[in-house]
Amino acid sequence: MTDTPSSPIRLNPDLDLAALAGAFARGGRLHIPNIFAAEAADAVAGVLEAETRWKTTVAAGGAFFEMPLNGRLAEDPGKQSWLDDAKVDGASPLTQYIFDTRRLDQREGHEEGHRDAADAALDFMNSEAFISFLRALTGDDRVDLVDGQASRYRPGHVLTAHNDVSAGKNRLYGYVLNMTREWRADWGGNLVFYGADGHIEHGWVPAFNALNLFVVPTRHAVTQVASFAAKDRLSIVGWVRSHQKVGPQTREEARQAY
Ligand SMILES: O=C(O)CCC(=O)C(=O)O
Ligand SMILES: [Fe+2]
Repeated sequence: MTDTPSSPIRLNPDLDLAALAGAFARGGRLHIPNIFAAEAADAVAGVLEAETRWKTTVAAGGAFFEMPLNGRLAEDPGKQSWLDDAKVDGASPLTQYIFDTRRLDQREGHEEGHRDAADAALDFMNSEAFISFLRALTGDDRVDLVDGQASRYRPGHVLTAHNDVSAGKNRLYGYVLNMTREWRADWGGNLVFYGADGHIEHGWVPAFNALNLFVVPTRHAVTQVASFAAKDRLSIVGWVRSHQKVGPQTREEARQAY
């Protein structure tokens, strides 16, 4: 844990932690509107809106690669066709995805001047204040750290059904901090939770400065962003993790469990 007194990021002081904890205990997942103070959310959104150093990550239709971008195109123009050809195989039962990511650098090993408000958000999520908030919210003392990256889903981007289990990562909860200022359900990019009967049990439309939190494992997906979406879906996304062992520790254990 780090202590970041000078961080531009802070929680919205008006959150009702007791009420939120009750709601999380009832459902195993929770959507918290206005998680950060307004100026903190603005700062993070501003960084993600202006970001040009995204990489497209692809695991779709048998293709697996990560492609550095310059804006919305391949940095190496000779490889643009890789992006243009990337397609989910709709008949495959495997988890597939196409979306853009940007790493978030945590304090250690990185010079202060090279870090921006998105990096600071991940730092803040590992601060004493936020880890205590998560422990109280979930009633789970195993919470020790938060990992994360920025994500950008453009029209056509998608993440098909999965349960977030990853051997040895000790993931307790998945989270998404949506950072697009306005979004419409019609634009897709909705975070949906699938029930055992194959129907959609619940879904959340990306909402600016809202934190979505859900227990691992939970089967969920990000629906494809529509071709006509007028904006990109910007988020910080990752997992709340423990130093203790949680869930499967080897690939073999994970295969047997799920
Ligand atoms: O972006 C989201 O809403 C969820 C992303 C997700 O489920 C994941 O990255 O594992
Ligand atoms: Fe996920």
